[in-house]
Amino acid sequence: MNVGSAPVETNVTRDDGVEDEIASYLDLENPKSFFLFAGAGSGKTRSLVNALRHIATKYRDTLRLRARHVAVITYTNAACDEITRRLEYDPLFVVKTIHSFAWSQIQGFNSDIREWLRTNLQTEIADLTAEEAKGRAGTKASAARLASIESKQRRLARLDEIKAFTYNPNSDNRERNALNHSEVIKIFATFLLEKSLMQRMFVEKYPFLLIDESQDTNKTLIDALLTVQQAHASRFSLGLIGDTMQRIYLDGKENIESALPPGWETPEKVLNHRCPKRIVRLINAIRSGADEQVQEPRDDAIEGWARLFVFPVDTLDKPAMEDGVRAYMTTLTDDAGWSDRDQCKILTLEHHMAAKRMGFEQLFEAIAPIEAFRTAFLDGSFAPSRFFTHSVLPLVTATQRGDKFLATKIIRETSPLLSKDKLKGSEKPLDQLRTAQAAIDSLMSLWANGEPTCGAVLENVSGTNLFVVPDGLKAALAASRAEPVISEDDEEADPVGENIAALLTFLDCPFSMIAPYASYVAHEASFDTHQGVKGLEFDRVMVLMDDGDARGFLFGYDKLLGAKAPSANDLKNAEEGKDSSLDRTRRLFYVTCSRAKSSLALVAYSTDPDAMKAHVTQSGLFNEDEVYLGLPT
Ligand SMILES: Nc1ncnc2c1ncn2[C@@H]1O[C@H](COP(=O)(O)OP(=O)(O)OP(=O)(O)O)[C@@H](O)[C@H]1O
Repeated sequence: MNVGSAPVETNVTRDDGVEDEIASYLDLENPKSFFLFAGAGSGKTRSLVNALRHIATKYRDTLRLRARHVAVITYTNAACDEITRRLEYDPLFVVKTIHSFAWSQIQGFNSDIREWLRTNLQTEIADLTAEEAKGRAGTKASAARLASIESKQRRLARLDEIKAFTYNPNSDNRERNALNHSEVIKIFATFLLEKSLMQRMFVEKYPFLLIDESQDTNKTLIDALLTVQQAHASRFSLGLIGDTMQRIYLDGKENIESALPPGWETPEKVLNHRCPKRIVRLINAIRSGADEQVQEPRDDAIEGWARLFVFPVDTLDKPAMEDGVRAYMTTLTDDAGWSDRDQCKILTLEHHMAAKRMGFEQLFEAIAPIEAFRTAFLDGSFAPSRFFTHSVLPLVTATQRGDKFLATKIIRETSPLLSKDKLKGSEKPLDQLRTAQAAIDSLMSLWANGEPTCGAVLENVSGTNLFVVPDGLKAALAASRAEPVISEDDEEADPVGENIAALLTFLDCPFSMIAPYASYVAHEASFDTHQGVKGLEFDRVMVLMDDGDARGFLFGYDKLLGAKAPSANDLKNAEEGKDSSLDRTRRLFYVTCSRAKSSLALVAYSTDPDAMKAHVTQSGLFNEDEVYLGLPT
């Protein structure tokens, strides 16, 4: 028995005080804004929910009396649902994703939105007109510009007819009066910055605003909110919850922690409640390349496993190697879950490998390198690819399967040929149905000669008006149609911009690449990336890293894990404090490794396995006996 001996010390309650600290900032009389420093698995969601419960307990009546609310911005609909559920659907809280929150704030300000759009469209048209004047007539670039100018002018000309603007955060917003996703954020940020009345109304309505995953929240909006906070510091508390090491989207604010205005509080959580001790040591070592934050595992955590398997980059049957790794992990950890692929979470650090293995590499290579397109393309919201994944593909799949009922439903819901206005205005609705059927038949006839390209599909759909073609694709279509009547010199002197060039390459891809791309971005594939597993946790995690597949684009495991020396450019970026491919890879590596609750197997295909092993052991990421060159027998 233990009678008389000192109580066993444990660290598991070590961060409990942080919740009290946060509660003390959420004071209506003397509000403070804060940035919570907390790494992976530190229980940020729990802290957020506890903070909100504190507000409800202390201020519910006071807030309700003046119809005030507490706002929470989360990253995904799933996170919204989870937080709302944990708060028992309490109407005091307005929990929304960033787009739906922004829209809820600007909805109804129709004349202000109209003027914003007018100015914006006029500026865009003026810029394109100036480019056209400098460029050469008759080129593909010129055709794309003229098509863009035309669609923007059409939108501008119709602005005054629009009585009420609409927006749906979960759809494609193809109606004439609809705003698109990025407009909603920009308009909200501009209104917050330029309309002092809106600022005052905002802080009156929401004295507390907490943002989850703040590291990935659109930087224009974060900057606008920081300005609002500074202007109303005595009446408004802004709480940023997130982890800078887990910033994975390029439109998140870089170094948010060093841009905090004066007077901000910076509470800190140290414990990792999710990962075993071995994995906490590994993610601390990974993180040490970026900042000073160090986590502690829970005293009662298991030791767990982290192993690195390195294969040559030109290994022929990579999936077979990975099966071998799982078999080895089954024995090592005595955990049969490893032998069932579906019970392991297999993650790639980047998308290129998944694109290659799933068969949409050409599509990926066309669009993903373009910074302006990348984020939306990878989360599936990019209008040109969504046109194919959400309009054309479901119809083609249903028709190929012979599912007439579904095909008709899709057309009724989405085709302009059967829109309510069209049907109302038609004397013979049956004719409209025939026209729609003829358009479907025409589209499906493309498959008579083998798999069509995306461009052929687009050309067909645009000709029959079966679906509304997004503006970006209209410009690319115009460029692809431009006859080569003018000289090569002109094309060289006035080449298409990188955006149109990328879309033209996209249109050259076979349409068969759309289905695997669609399933990848919907996270239905067995592969997933850091983006799909944000905030989640799994018992067994396998991370695949292959620079041969990544083509060095944006990534560099070989550099991160030491098989290759950093380039002169990397060193220059580091010196200037700029975000480099090394920094990005490190963050993705951190996010993926920190998902593991029990064991972690890293699989790297390297140009120099020996150098990689030497580096990871010398740098303290792994012990000698945790790294295997080839499959251990
Ligand atoms: N105080 C706590 N005591 C015990 N378990 C906790 C505590 N806080 C969080 N957890 C558990 O730890 C795990 C990680 O929590 P959570 O997912 O909220 O972390 P997080 O900070 O959002 O992580 P990440 O940023 O890595 O997604 C969850 O399983 C959660 O239930």
